[in-house]
Amino acid sequence: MIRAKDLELDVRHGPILYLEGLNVSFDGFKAIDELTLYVDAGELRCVIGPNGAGKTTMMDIITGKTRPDSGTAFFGQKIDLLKLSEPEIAEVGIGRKFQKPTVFEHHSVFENLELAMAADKRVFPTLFARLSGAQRERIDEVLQTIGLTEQVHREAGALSHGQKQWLEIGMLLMQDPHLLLVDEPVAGMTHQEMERTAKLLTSLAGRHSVVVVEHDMDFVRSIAKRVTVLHQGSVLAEGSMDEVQNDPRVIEVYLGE
Ligand SMILES: Nc1ncnc2c1ncn2[C@@H]1O[C@H](COP(=O)(O)OP(=O)(O)OP(=O)(O)O)[C@@H](O)[C@H]1O
Repeated sequence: MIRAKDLELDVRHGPILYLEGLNVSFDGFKAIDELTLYVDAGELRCVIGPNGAGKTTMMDIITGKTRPDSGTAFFGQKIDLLKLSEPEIAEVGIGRKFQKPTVFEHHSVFENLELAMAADKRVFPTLFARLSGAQRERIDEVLQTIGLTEQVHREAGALSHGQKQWLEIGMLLMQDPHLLLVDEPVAGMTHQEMERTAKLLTSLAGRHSVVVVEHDMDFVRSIAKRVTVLHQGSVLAEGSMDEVQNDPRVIEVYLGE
């Protein structure tokens, strides 16, 4: 039997994510309606849309939490996400950051990253004593990426809201995911924290592919290259921030909110 972690990610044709003709109904209500969307390897994609547009449901399909009624979802050319369980999808390299940070409050920043490295959480107690040089280096590298090097020994519970969010992104990075799904990263952040989050997410693109769902339009504008607008479960518009903001259909949908 082939195990999920042995599945080969094939992005030679460009896209890392292929969602095609997806449909999801909840009690007769169409939350996702013939949704087709592609994300390129290394891309930073923003997904916006009014409340109820289907953004969360789309993320749930990618991570295996919700199964579509029809359609296909491929990770690279070869990995059929609809055939994998939620843990298997994480194993092939898709990480998801939910809106609310869930760090281990009573552990230090360092320990949080260390814990995130262990796929099997039951090995916690034995892990601390024997970190390899490479593992320490990886932790240092992630600390730098998320800008928490100086906080390394602080208890996670004592961090600011923004710092907790960055730590959680760091915890995802410890698994070195190919694709990162990030749900409303700047909700509740100060302006300064938002600016740092923008830098962090843009720095991740290239090595990782990143899909950001966000309501804050100023933030989206500050990071966006390509923006997808969802409406009633399908793609209403796609393009640069300027293109989608000037699209009459998009303006109508947002004014009608
Ligand atoms: N488990 C469920 N059962 C019934 N209806 C659901 C379920 N999950 C989502 N829906 C409905 O599907 C629609 C799409 O929801 P979804 O959460 O994907 O939208 P969204 O774009 O993420 O919205 P928001 O920006 O408010 O988070 C909504 O009308 C929602 O009420």
